[in-house]
Amino acid sequence: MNENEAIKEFSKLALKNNHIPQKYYDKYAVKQGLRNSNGTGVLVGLTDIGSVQGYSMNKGKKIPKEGKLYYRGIDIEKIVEGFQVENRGGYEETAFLLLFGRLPNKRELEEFNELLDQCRYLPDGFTENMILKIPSKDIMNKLQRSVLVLYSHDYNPDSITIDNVLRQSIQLMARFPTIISYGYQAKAHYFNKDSLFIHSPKSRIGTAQNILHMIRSDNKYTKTEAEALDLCLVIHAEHGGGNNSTFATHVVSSSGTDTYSTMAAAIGSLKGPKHGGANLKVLRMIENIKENVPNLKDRGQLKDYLLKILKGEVFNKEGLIYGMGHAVYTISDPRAKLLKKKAHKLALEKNKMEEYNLYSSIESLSKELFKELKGHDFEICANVDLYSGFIYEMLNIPADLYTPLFACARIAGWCAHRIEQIVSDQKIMRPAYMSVKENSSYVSLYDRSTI
Ligand SMILES: CC(=O)SCCNC(=O)CCNC(=O)[C@H](O)C(C)(C)COP(=O)(O)OP(=O)(O)OC[C@H]1O[C@@H](n2cnc3c(N)ncnc32)[C@H](O)[C@@H]1OP(=O)(O)O
Ligand SMILES: O=C([O-])CC(=O)C(=O)O
Repeated sequence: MNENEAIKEFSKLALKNNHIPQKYYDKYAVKQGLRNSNGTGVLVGLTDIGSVQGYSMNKGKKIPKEGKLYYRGIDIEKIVEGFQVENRGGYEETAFLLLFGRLPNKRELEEFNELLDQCRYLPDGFTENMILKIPSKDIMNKLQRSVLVLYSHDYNPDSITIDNVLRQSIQLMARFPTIISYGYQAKAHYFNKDSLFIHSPKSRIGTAQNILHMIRSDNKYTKTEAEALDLCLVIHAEHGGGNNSTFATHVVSSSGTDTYSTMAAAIGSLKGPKHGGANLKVLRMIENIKENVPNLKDRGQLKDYLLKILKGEVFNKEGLIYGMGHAVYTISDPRAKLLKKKAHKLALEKNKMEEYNLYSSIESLSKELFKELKGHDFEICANVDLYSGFIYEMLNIPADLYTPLFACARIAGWCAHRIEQIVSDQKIMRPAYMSVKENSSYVSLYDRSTI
């Protein structure tokens, strides 16, 4: 047998012998997806960092409500309004708030910004040896591997004292934008044959501005573009302890391991298409819809196609409408509302209203379809990933960077949760898996059946 044939054969065996029938999950009341039978999440921790509110409870039943998100007790909508009114960016103060538990005063914010600026550079030789010599087609993969290599450049990688973890956290927060920007340049050059340029990070401009500065050949960006990207970073920075990548951060941190291993695990989780990777899937889904729906303004045609997506007949045949649905939010995701507003503003400026209307129709038609399929009480909403990619597209940011940008923002939340876990809860996470396999005897190699 050649390699392919062998893998095909062994796959059949793997498929056959790894199937646990649903009846066992029901019999032992397993909380699949760590979800209670009423759809709420199983309570596994406490946090002061982020609060995600999507329903209220009445007699054990979920009652849908408009979504709310709080960072350290402050409504995200108020945070956004606060820095927008003052006509400045908000990502750095948001990261400060998440890490340290309160908003910074002017001096503290300046010091924090200076610290980030000092840490944006990569270690000597890192860009050449780690990024350019071994480029990756996937920038999340590049980011993950770079984080693991940074362990080797750290003079004290394993200590989990808070000052050490904080130093590592701030360094990583500052370096993520540099890594993804250079990782993208390497990909564009070695795989797409584009010209190669590496721009050094710049001080006193901010995180969003640095990203635009490093990914554009002419370093140029407008204030509107920087504001839009900064808003995306603020909105993606944190989402409670239960989202998949932050929960991974908690699980891995609880073993006492180092910051680099933990962040690499979180990046791996975020890359998944049901989590942060959904922003890229939304783009692919929109491309597919554009190719297959003759008249995009015809709501009937669009709805029919969305139904086919849900039935798993078209697109990637997985049956998911990406950018829709959420484990907590029901009627609305406050972040999607903020991003939709920003997308509308940009679309008007950039003459992209037809495309904006397509996204908006997908949102409203999906809601209609889910009600028709699952009952009038079923509430589903656009999540943060529906409009984010569209905003990036209008900023001319390449699709390769959509999910890495999410990581650049969410690292603030991950680090805050890691510190909270280390300070407040030192118990190693170790839930139970019940074996449903009957015991059997070891059979000598010579006595085993050959079929
Ligand atoms: C940053 C983020 O992570 S935001 C989420 C990004 N992910 C996506 O956009 C991918 C598409 N969405 C989804 O896959 C889901 O909505 C998730 C993974 C986000 C949440 O899933 P769940 O927690 O299982 O949602 P929930 O329990 O409310 O789902 C109820 C039902 O609706 C289905 N459903 C939910 N969203 C979708 C969707 N977008 N497309 C098709 N079916 C969906 C679920 O499969 C489930 O069906 P079932 O009752 O037959 O099992
Ligand atoms: O909370 C979740 O499950 C997913 C999510 O929206 C996020 O992490 O931003």
